[in-house]
Amino acid sequence: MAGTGFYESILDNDVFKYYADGEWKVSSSGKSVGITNPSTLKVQYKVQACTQDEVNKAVESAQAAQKIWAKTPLWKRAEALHRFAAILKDNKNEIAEALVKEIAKPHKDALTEVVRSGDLISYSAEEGIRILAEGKFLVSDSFPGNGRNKYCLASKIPLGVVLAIPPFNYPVNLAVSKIAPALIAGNAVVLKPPTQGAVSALHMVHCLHMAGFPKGLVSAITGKGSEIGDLMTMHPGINCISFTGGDTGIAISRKAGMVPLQMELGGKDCCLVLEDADLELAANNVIKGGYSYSGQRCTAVKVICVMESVAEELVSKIVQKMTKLTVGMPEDNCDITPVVSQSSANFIQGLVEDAQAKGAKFHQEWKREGNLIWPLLIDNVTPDMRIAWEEPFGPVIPVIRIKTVEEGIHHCNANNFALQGCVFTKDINKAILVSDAMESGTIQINAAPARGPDHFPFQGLRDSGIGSQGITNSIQMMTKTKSTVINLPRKSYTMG
Ligand SMILES: NC(=O)C1=CN([C@@H]2O[C@H](COP(=O)(O)OP(=O)(O)OC[C@H]3O[C@@H](n4cnc5c(N)ncnc54)[C@H](OP(=O)(O)O)[C@@H]3O)[C@@H](O)[C@H]2O)C=CC1
Ligand SMILES: O=C(O)[C@H](O)COP(=O)(O)O
Repeated sequence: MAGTGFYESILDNDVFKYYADGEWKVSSSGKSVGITNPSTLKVQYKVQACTQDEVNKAVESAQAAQKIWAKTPLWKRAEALHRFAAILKDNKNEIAEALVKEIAKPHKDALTEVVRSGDLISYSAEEGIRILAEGKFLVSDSFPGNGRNKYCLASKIPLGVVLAIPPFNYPVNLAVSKIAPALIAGNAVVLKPPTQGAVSALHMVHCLHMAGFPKGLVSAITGKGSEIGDLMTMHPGINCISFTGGDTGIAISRKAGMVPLQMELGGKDCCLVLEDADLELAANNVIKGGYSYSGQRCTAVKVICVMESVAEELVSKIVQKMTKLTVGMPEDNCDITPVVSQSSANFIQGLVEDAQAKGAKFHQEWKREGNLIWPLLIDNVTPDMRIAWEEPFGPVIPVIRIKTVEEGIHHCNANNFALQGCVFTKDINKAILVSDAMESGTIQINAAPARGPDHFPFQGLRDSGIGSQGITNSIQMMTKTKSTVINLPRKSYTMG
């Protein structure tokens, strides 16, 4: 049960506490935020609605703790992260249960998210040792007009306080994907968990707490993003913002000050199927890549552009495989579970009705019960339909039949989103040429889009993001360079 046993200290009656100064606390606001279970539509959990003063105090504590943490030997920082990872994996069941109840993630996928997060934390510790143990040594005479009388030592130093804002669909994994790189790089972290997913995130933070990090180094401030978000993203004590979510990120990037931004936003991942594709492979990847977690992944297949000569065969394979998808509750490990909120379900329904009104072909009947939407493949989609361009974040996939490969590439590149895409073809030369022409952050060849494995560079172009994630790139962007120049009294050359 969430908030029991190992986790009992994080719950105060029926409201989960927030975490600051190394302690679990009750907000002075006396208010809480309810978290609705997407499956039951009833309030499942409550978290603290923190105040402006509590935000300010968390940032101040982070600034103080970061000074100590930056002087902590790198190997000790890595050791603390390995302890965090082990505790997280050892106590994954309650976190998985919280994921099931607050974001309707199928139980098996919820467990996977927690284990994957432990692995991400450990890899961040190891990668941080590799990256941050090295600096750069430059000599002056490599630049015209200079003799060898200056040595420059360049090293990576922490930014200070990183504000981590993860989204509802991976409230643990996309939190630690920010926290672990920030910590190994010597930063402090203020975490603003997504409201829908906050309890899972707080359980994860308790594992971090039990790993014995300095008090105040990490805090978890709960409350609606719409109420305390601006206060946090515009706070003068924040030195970096790492955000994953929707176009809220675009608004944040316009408000944030002179701080490095790492943004991973929406996607309209295009699946381009060429005439020589392995259609069985393509169909299997559409099923796994398009409908898992009910399509609520930024890397989900969001539109299929298939050459019309093979479209009938591909569509019939996908339709047939869709009949195997189980629809129901996350507790029963169904493939398709309720989407995260009524507003999300209404948005998806709006896109479907627009397509229907404009003449799209439906291979399944539209069916919705509460937030539960049965999977749809919508065919003969045309550019005038909203679903050709917008991100449903649900179990509905549009099919556009194309006459030329260029038509598919154009559709991919004409979208404001540019996160990932994929191309299915047996010709490796064609795959590379098409991949190069698709202007997205990542193109998968002969597989569905995916962020993992978590050490791969992961980035969105255009409206899909700023900067690059993946463990190595996250560590890099959460540091800055410091140069130390040694000026010798005269030129000196190392003799052979
Ligand atoms: N790229 C990705 O992986 C994801 C993309 N999305 C896209 O975003 C859409 C909406 O999903 P959702 O999770 O609601 O995404 P949001 O962008 O609304 O929320 C993402 C995070 O930002 C927080 N937030 C909200 N408003 C502010 C603010 N003003 N300042 C600072 N933080 C804020 C949210 O907190 P709170 O929950 O309290 O509002 C949450 O933690 C999806 O339909 C999908 O299109 C969603 C999830 C993941
Ligand atoms: O933002 C998301 O939805 C995730 O980055 C997707 O991660 P995944 O490809 O590993 O599911």
